[in-house]
Amino acid sequence: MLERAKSLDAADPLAKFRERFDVPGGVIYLDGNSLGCLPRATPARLEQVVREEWGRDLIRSWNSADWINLPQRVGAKIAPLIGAQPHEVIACDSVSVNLYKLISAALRMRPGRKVVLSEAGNFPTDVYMIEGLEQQGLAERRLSDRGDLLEALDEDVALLLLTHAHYKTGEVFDMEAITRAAHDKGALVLWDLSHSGGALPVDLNARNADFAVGCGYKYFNGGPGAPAYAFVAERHHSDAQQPLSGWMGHATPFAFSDDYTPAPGVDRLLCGTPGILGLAAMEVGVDLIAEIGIEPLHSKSQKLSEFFRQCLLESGLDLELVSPIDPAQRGSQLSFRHEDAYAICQALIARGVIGDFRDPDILRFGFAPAYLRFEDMAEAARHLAEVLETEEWQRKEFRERAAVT
Ligand SMILES: Cc1ncc(COP(=O)(O)O)c(C=O)c1O
Ligand SMILES: Nc1c(O)cccc1C(=O)C[C@H](N)C(=O)O
Repeated sequence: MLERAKSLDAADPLAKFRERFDVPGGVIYLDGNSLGCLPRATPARLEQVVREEWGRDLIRSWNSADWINLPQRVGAKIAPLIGAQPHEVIACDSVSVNLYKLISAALRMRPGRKVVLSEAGNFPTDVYMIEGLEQQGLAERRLSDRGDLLEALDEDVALLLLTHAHYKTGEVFDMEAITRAAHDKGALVLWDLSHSGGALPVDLNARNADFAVGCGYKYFNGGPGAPAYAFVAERHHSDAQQPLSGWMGHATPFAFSDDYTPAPGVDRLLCGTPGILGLAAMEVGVDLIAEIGIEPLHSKSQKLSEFFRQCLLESGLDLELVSPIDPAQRGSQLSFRHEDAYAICQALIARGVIGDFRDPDILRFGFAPAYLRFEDMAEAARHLAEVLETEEWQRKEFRERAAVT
C-alpha cells in the first residue's frame, strides 16, 4: 500500500500545501478535527502584531491596523466557505458563548415557544448551553435520538440545534431537508459547523439556514482556543437580539451612552473587546483554507478516508466502523468502536500516530486534507494493525487516563 500511497501523493494537486504547515517530523497527525496544525505563516504574523502593532503602535492600532474591524474581516473571509454573505458572519468568542447568544436570540423570536430541540449525544457544550438556559427558566430542553428528531419537532419547538457533522461518528445531517422540516413547524434552526466548516462544502443560504456557529481551531487552523464564528441570515438581522449586551455590540460603542442600542447586523453579536492575537492567528488559517478551496479539500478528504479504510481492509483488520461507510454521508473523519479504544489510542500516540479517543469506546481519526498525505494513511493503518496484532495496547502505561483525552 505504501507504493500506491506514494503514487497517489505524486498525483495529488493539494500536495504542495503541506509545506505551508508546520507538521512536526515523526508524527502522523490525525487530530486536526480537534486542534488543527500550525500554519507556517502564523508565527511571523503574530510576531508582527505583538512587536509592531501592539509593542510599537500601541492603542493607535485599533485604527491604524484596523483591529476594530478584525472580527468582521475574519468573518467575511469565512463567509464564502460556508455559503454565507460577508456581512452575515462574525468571528468572536467561543462556540459555547455564541450558542448562548443565538439560542437566546431564537427564543426571543418565537414568543410562546420554549422548546429547544437537539440530538441526544450531540457535542456536550451544545446540550449544556440549552440546559443552562433551561435553569434560568428561559428554555425547555428536548433531546431526541437522531432517527426520531423529525417526530420530536412540533409547534412547541422554538429552535432546532444540531451539529452538521457529528463529532463522534462524523455522520452528516441533510441540512436542507431538516431545515425545511423545522421551518414547516415554525421553528428556527441553528447549525453547529464545528466539524464541517473548513473541510466540507456548507451552503447555509442555499439551505435557508437561520443561524450557525463553528470552531476556529479545528479545520480552520486558528490555534488553541481560537475565536469561533457565528452566522445570522440577513433576513433575521433586525430581529435577532442577543442577551450579552456588551459595549462592543453597541451601535456606537464610542458614544459611551448609558443605554444599549444593538449594532446593525451581525456586529451586535460582539460582546467585549475582541482578542486581537487570537483573531490575527485565525486570519492566517482562514486565508490558507480559502486559498486551497473547500471543493478540492473535500474531494481529497474523501479520498484520504477511503484510502485509509482500504489499507485497514488489506491488512485484514475487522474493526467496527461507526462512521457512515458512504464518504458522502460523513465528515472528514473515520471512527471505530473498540472496548479498548483508549489504550489503543495511547499505543498509537506512542508510535507517533495521533488520533483521539472519545469516551467510552470510540477511536477517532480526523483527516485534515490540507496537510495530510496518502502515505500517512498507509503508515497509520500499518501502525494500527501492528498495535492490534501485537496487543501492545495491553501495556499498563497505555491504560492510565490523562486529564484531557
Ligand atoms: C460540535 C462542537 N461544538 C462545539 C465545540 C466546542 O466549542 P468551544 O470550545 O469553542 O466552546 C466543539 C469542540 O470543541 C465541537 O466539537
Ligand atoms: N477544544 C478542545 C480542547 O480544548 C481540549 C481537547 C479537545 C478539544 C476539542 O476540540 C474536542 C473536539 N471538539 C471534539 O470533537 O471532540
